[in-house]
Amino acid sequence: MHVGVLGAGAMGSLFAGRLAASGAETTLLAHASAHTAAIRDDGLRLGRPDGSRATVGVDVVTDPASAPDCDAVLVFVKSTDTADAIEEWRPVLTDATVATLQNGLGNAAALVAALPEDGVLAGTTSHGAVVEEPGVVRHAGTGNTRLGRWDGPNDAPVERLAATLSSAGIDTAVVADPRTAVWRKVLVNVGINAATALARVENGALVERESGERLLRRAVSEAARVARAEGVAVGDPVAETRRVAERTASNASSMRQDLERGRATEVEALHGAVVSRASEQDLPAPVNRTLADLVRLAESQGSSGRGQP
Ligand SMILES: NC(=O)c1ccc[n+]([C@@H]2O[C@H](COP(=O)([O-])OP(=O)(O)OC[C@H]3O[C@@H](n4cnc5c(N)ncnc54)[C@H](OP(=O)(O)O)[C@@H]3O)[C@@H](O)[C@H]2O)c1
Ligand SMILES: CC(C)(CO)[C@@H](O)C(=O)[O-]
Repeated sequence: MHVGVLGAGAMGSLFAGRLAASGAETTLLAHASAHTAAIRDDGLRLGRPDGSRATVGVDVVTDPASAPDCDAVLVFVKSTDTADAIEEWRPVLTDATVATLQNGLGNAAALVAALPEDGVLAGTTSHGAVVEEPGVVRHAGTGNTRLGRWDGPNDAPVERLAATLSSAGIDTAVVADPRTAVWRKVLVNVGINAATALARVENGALVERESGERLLRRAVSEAARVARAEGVAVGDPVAETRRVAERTASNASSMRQDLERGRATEVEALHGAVVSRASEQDLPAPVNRTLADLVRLAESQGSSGRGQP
C-alpha cells in the first residue's frame, strides 16, 4: 500500500517517518520549506520518546503534478488548511482512500463534500510530535490511534491502512463510529486549549488551580451537551479531560504554542465549531463562545502581538 502523507509538519513527518522506516511505500505531500529541503538532503531525523534518534529516508513531493499514485493519503495539515489542501492536492486525493486524524470538527465532512464519498476515513491519534528544527522531529508522546469509515459503511480499506500503521509502530484500532472518537478528542481540546493559550499556562494548571478546574469543567460540560444532542455517547468527558491535563501537565497546548508564535490556531474547528453546532441544536454555549472570541482577538494581534517568541 503506497501511503501519501499530506502536510510535512510535526505529525505528518512523524507518521511518514514511521511508515517509511517500516518499509511501507511512503510519500510526503508537502509545501517546499527549509524542513522539506533538509529531509530531502539529509533524511528525516526522528527523535524517539526514549531519547534515541534515527535517520529515515522519506520521499518528498512538493508539486501535486509529480505525486505518485497513492492508495491512501493521511491528512495532517491544520484544520485551518484542510479546504485549501484538498483543492491543491485534489489530483492525488481523488483516487485514494483519504484519512483524517486531525483534531477538530469538520475535517471529515470537508473531505466528504469535496471527494468521492465512499473513500473517507476519520479518527484520532494521541501520539504527539514537535518539529524541533528543519529536518528534525521529536516523537513527544505515544498513545492510541483510532480509525473508521466516515458516514457508515463504505469500501475504504480501513483494515489495511490500520494494519500498515500498526506495522509501523502506530497501533491503530479500527472503530465502527469514528464520530464518537473525534467528538471525544474535541471535548478534551475545548477543555484545555483556549484556557491554557489565553492564560499562558501549562496544561497542569487546569487541574492544579480552582479557576483552571472551573474553566475546564464549564467548557467541556457545555460542549458535551452539544455532542449528546447530536446523539454521540461521550462518557465522562470532564474526568477524561482532567486525566489528559494531568498526563500532559508540563506541556504547552498546541493552541498556546500557535498563539505565542503568531500562527493561526484551530479555534474555529474546536470552540468555534462547538458554538455553531450548539446553535443548530438550540443550545446555549456562552463559555465556548467567549473563549473562541478571546482567542480570535488574541489571534488578531498576529505576529506583532506580545506573544512573539
Ligand atoms: N502535533 C501534535 O502533537 C498533534 C497531536 C495530535 C493531533 N494533531 C493534529 O494534527 C494536525 C496537524 O498538526 P501538526 O502539529 O502536525 O501541525 P503543523 O506542525 O503545523 O503541520 C502542518 C503542516 O501542514 C502543511 N500544510 C498546510 N497546508 C498545506 C497544503 N496545502 N499542502 C501541503 N502541506 C500543507 C504546513 O506547511 P506550511 O506551513 O509550509 O504551509 C505544515 O507543515 C492538526 O489538526 C493537529 O491538531 C497534532
Ligand atoms: C491533548 C492536548 C490538549 C495536549 O496538549 C493536545 O491535543 C493539544 O495541545 O492540542
